[in-house]
Amino acid sequence: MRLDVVTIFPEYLEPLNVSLVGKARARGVLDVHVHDLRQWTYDRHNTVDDTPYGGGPGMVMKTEPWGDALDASLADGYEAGAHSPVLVVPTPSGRPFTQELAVELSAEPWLLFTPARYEGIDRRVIDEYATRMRVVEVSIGDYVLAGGEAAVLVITEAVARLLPGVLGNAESHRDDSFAPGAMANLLEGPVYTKPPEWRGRSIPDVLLSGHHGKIARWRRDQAFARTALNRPDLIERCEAGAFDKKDREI
Ligand SMILES: NC(=S)c1ccno1
Repeated sequence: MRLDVVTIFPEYLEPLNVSLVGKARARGVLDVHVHDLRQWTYDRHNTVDDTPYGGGPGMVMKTEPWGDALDASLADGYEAGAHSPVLVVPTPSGRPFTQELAVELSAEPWLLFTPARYEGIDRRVIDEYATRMRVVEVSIGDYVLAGGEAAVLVITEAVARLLPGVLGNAESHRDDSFAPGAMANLLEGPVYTKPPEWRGRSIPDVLLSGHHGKIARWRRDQAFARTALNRPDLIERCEAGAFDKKDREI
C-alpha cells in the first residue's frame, strides 16, 4: 500500500516512522510519502489560506496550493506504478471512522490524505478530485481538532495493522473489538498475563483451566458484559439470543 499525505505540518507525521507503521515501512509493506503543502505556494509568506466567502470567523485553505500539491502527489504515485488512489479527507463532518471502514481502506492500493487546518479546504478542491477518484470524508470522532493530521495518524495505524504481514500473528485482529464476524459489535473483554498472582489479585480460574470451549465462552461473556456497560448502543445489534441477562454482570 502507498500512502501520500499533503500537510502544512510534515513533522506532525513523524510518528509514521516508528512502531508498527515504521516496521511496515521498513519491510516495504507500506510506502509513505509526506508532502509539505507550502512547497506549492509562490508568495513570500507561503500563503495557504484566505478569508471565507460569505464572511464568518477563521480562514479557509486555498484551492491553488492544494490543486498543485495533489496533482504532484498523484503524478509521483502514477510514475511509481501506483493506481486507483482514494482521497481520504479527515473532517468532523465526515462519516464515522470504524473498524469496518478500516478493513475497507486496508484493501485499497493507495490512500491520499488531505488533512486540513483552519476552517477547512475550499470545497472546490474535493469536488474537483471527486471527478477523478473515490473520495472518503471521514471523522475519527465527534469533536473538532486544530487539524486533520492526528486523524491521519489514527486512520493509518488502524489500517496498517490490518495489512498482511504487519501483525506478528495474523490471528491477532480476529478478536479485536469491532472486528468483522463474531466481534463485529462487541468490545474486547479483559486480558491477563504472568505473574499468576499480583498484589493479591489472581487470574480468573477459567483462563487456567485449559478448557478452550469454556475459555471462549467466558471471553465472549466478558465482551458482552463490557459492551453492555460501555456501549449499550451496540448491544442490540448483536445476534439475538447470544446474550443472557446474567452476562451483564461483570
Ligand atoms: N474529527 C475529525 S476527523 C477532525 C478533523 C479535524 N478536526 O476534527
